[in-house]
Order: sequence, then structure tokens, then C-alpha cells
Amino acid sequence: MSLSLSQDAVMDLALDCGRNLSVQQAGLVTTYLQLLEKWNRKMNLVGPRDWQTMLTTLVIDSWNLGDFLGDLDLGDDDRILDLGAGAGLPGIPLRIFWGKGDYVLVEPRHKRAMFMQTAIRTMALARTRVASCRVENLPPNDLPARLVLSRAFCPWRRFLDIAGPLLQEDGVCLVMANTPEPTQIPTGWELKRATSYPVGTDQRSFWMFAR
Ligand SMILES: C[S@@+](CC[C@H](N)C(=O)[O-])C[C@H]1O[C@@H](n2cnc3c(N)ncnc32)[C@H](O)[C@@H]1O
Repeated sequence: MSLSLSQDAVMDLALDCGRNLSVQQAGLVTTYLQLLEKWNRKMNLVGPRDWQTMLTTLVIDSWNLGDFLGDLDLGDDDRILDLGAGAGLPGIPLRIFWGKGDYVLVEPRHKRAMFMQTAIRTMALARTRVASCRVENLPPNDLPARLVLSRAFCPWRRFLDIAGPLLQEDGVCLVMANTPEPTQIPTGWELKRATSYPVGTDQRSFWMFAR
């Protein structure tokens, strides 16, 4: 793929994926992809090397997630924890499409945390910040959370084990998966809702759990 990265090219490719981006959204997605391409040349942030694959296999999850979370009733002070956020996925592009709550990207690797801080500042994302630590070491003032989510952090049952103690009483967990929703739900959890969406020829899913 050789087309250079521009706001128009981002809009066109998103449209090919079924997403009509506003000019403002396309501008912010373009800024994120520019930063990601640049930093990814010097350090290992994400697998894809070109912006087109980053858009069609990574950022695509975030706009679909924004749609899925759209109904969730969250105030500005409701905390959201994104565990093992890496280069800011799903969180940083998600904030372009869904701005509710107080969003904390949890990532212990210093350079990845620095990348996210740079992206948040450059994109002027509201109520979005980085906790540069392991989830086990989150400070008490970052807990509890109304929503805990993650992408490619650990197997989903293990994720529920980790996320459960971080949740407030009415909190929910969001699993991002490459398979349809499970029929066997871990004891103590309820699958509240689930959906699937296409990514190329594959299907990916979101599952929302509550206790
Ligand atoms: C496979 S990467 C996924 C990154 C990103 N969510 C994505 O989808 O591209 C997993 C991330 O989890 C982070 N991580 C590993 N152990 C962690 C822990 N105990 N607490 C928080 N993050 C952790 C790693 O540093 C890494 O950036």
C-alpha cells in the first residue's frame, strides 16, 4: 500500500469499511495514525507498519466500540479503565467516537505510556489520561471503575478475574473478542449484551459482563 496519509485518504478508506467519518473525526484519526506510523518506525508499538492496515484492523475496533458503548449512562466522573493499553488501543481512537467518563489508559511500559501522553496532548482529548503502572499497582484514587475494558491484554476469563475487583457495584466489563459470545459464563458473572461486526472477512465481537 503506498497512498500517502491524508485526511481525505482516511475518509475514503473508512468509507470503504462502511464508516462515514465527520471531518473532525477524520482529522483526529489522521493525527493518531501519523503519530503511530512515526513512533512505530523507532519502537515496537503495533504489528501493522502502514497506516491503511492500522486503520482497517485496529482503529476500526474503536469506532465500532464507540457505537456499542453509546447507550451506557456514564457521567463525566465515572471512571473507565483500559488495561494494557499499549499504543492506546482501543482507548485513544475510541475517545474520538465516544467521549463519556474519565478514561484511564493503564500501561506499565514507559515508552508506550509516553507515546499515549503525546497522542492525548496532540489530539487534545478531553478526560483522557495515562496511568503508567501495572494494573496491580493502580493507586487507590484511580479505583473503583464503572467500566473496565481491554484489547489483546489477556484471555477473557483471566481478564474478568482481574477486572472484577476493580469494579464499583454497578460496574461492567467489556471483552473484545474474535469469536461469538460464549455459552458458558464464569460463575458470578452475567452476560448483559453482545454484538459482532465485520473486519475484512472476519467477525469480531464485544461482550458486556456485569456481576
Ligand atoms: C499485546 S499488548 C496489547 C496492547 C493494546 N491493547 C492493543 O490492542 O494493541 C498488551 C499490553 O499489556 C501491557 N501489560 C502487560 N502486563 C500488564 C499489567 N500487569 N498491567 C497493565 N498492563 C500490562 C503490556 O505492556 C502491553 O503493552
